[in-house]
Amino acid sequence: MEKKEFPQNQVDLYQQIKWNGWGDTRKFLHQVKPEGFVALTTPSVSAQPLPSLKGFIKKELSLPTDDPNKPFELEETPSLRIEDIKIHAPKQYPEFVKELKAFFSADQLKDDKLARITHTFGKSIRDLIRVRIGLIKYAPDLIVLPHSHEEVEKLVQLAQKWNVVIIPMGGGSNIVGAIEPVSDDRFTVSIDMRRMNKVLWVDRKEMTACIQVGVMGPHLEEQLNKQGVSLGHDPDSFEFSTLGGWLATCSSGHQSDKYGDIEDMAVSFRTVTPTGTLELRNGARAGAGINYKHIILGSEGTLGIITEAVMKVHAVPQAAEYYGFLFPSFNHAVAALQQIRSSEIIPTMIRIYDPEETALSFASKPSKGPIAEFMSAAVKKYLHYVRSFDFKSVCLSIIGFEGPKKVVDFHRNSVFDILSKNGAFGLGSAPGKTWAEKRYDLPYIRDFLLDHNMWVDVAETTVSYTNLVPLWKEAKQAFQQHFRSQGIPSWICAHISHTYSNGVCLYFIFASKQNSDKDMKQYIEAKGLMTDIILKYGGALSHHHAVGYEHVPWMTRYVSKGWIQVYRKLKETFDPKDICNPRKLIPTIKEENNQEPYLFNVINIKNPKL
Ligand SMILES: Cc1cc2nc3c(=O)[nH]c(=O)nc-3n(C[C@H](O)[C@H](O)[C@H](O)COP(=O)(O)OP(=O)(O)OC[C@H]3O[C@@H](n4cnc5c(N)ncnc54)[C@H](O)[C@@H]3O)c2cc1C
Repeated sequence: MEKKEFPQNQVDLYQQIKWNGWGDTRKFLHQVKPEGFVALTTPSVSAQPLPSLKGFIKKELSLPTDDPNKPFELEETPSLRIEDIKIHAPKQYPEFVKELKAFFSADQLKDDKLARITHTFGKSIRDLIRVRIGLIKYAPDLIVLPHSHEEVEKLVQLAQKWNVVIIPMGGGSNIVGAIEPVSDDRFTVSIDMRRMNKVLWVDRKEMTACIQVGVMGPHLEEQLNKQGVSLGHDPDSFEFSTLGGWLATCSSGHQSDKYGDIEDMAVSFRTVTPTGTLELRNGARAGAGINYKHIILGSEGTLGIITEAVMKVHAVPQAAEYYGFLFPSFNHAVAALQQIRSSEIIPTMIRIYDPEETALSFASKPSKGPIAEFMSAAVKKYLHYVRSFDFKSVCLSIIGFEGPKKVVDFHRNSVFDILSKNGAFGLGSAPGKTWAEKRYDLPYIRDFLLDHNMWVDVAETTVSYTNLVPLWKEAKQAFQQHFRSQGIPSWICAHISHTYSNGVCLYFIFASKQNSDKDMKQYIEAKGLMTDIILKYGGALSHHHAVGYEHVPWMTRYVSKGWIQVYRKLKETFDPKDICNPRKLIPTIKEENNQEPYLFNVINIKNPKL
């Protein structure tokens, strides 16, 4: 096999993104001193003030014992510097590495500290807390960066021969512990897929494209758009996640109401397993037995490595229009949503923020943003006195339409009709524009909170329309009560992010203050509480965040025993030595029988201090 050199002037993506936080190293929130307000710096704008954010944090996350008359100071809890982090030396496996070197060039094999740290964790709150304090138990011993399907085949063959653990990594953006090595009993390789980033062909007649799956969102769309098409998959993590990760975790994007979730877009893909490569046929549909693609979709690298995928694409939309609305309450918004869904005229996106997330949305806007203008005193007065809106229960909604202009016009008019019948107040297209521009900013707030002795996390599910409001109410009440009864400040909000004819994705965001040595304990308590309530209401264990090992403890409650046995047989067939991303997705037999603790509980119990 011919070795392909990586162009000398290119830098690998793991060197360009934050090792201890989210996203672009040039984008972050910080306090501007001495004034003390919070600002957002991006590659194009330096220190753009977010004037209301600090006041919002003070209101929601002050301790009950804090003196309200004292100036509110954010306590600084910075991350360690990478130079101060110690990790175990990589294991040596000369026989395996010698054979590897016959097929891969030196620059495709990395075992330096930055490479190993950036391939250890995903981006969950636990991951960030641990990496910031240098709590790294098992880092991969080697990172391999393949360029082609054939190279992945070779690598997997060698791993099988030498009993080496292989963990595929795309953007590393998962928040469930999906790429973390969980033991040091075998030599562990992280397979960084991001050099496999090309669109191989586009077929405009069938409207499909064949794509190397290590491509990140923006680079993928850039290549497709040049040929007049788009995939239309736009998760919040779009900028820093890959097609392979999306397929392997059953991901879902903002516009899934129109374009579908990732499984609806996938036609076929190639998967390299330790016992051989699995191919799928292309074609619009087949009814010849089990749909085999669903065995690999969502398998999180536990059965093999996806290398190339044929995906459905669509024409770059002629029109894309996004609008903001205010509803008097969450119940009004849900009623409107149900009527829209049953009208069968479905917008590209319907996002509904509950009152608390509406307040966050306004609080995190720059000073003279369009939403701020719309929320001028006059509008507020009108809504209050004429429309009887109570601002404590107001809900913001962003609704989008994409496609040919005539279709967009028709859909917009039909949907607006339903919205106004349900008491919605139109804010025009400015909030939609702001949403589109700012939609990738929210995760940067999380780093800021960690820098200042607070934490924030999320839980999401698919829930039926019947259980939507009861789940929303109970989860919020239980979360608040749990923390407040211990004197710990807490804040929780939710939004509806994806809609279906028989339910929605309900997405909670919750935050609290770090409590000296109890930060991990609080997180586990919150996660446990939220997941139990979600399952009580028949919700999905996850709508789009996958399983990793964080959701494994709930798996036997969530799926029938028979399916777990089917999966174990598949694993034995494709991966008899259990080298592919071990201990993810389903419990081991010992975990299931309480003969060994779940990984999630074990690692967390230590409660490290920041
Ligand atoms: C701020 C933030 C926002 C997010 N928003 C969304 C959202 O809106 N929608 C959503 O769906 N998710 C979201 N996520 C979760 C995450 O981005 C998704 O799970 C995403 O699909 C992961 O892609 P990745 O390329 O980063 O995969 P990674 O995190 O690198 O890997 C995820 C899993 O897939 C496996 N894997 C990766 N590549 C391959 C491959 N080629 N073959 C086989 N297995 C592979 C890995 O082994 C691992 O098990 C968000 C995460 C964050 C941190």
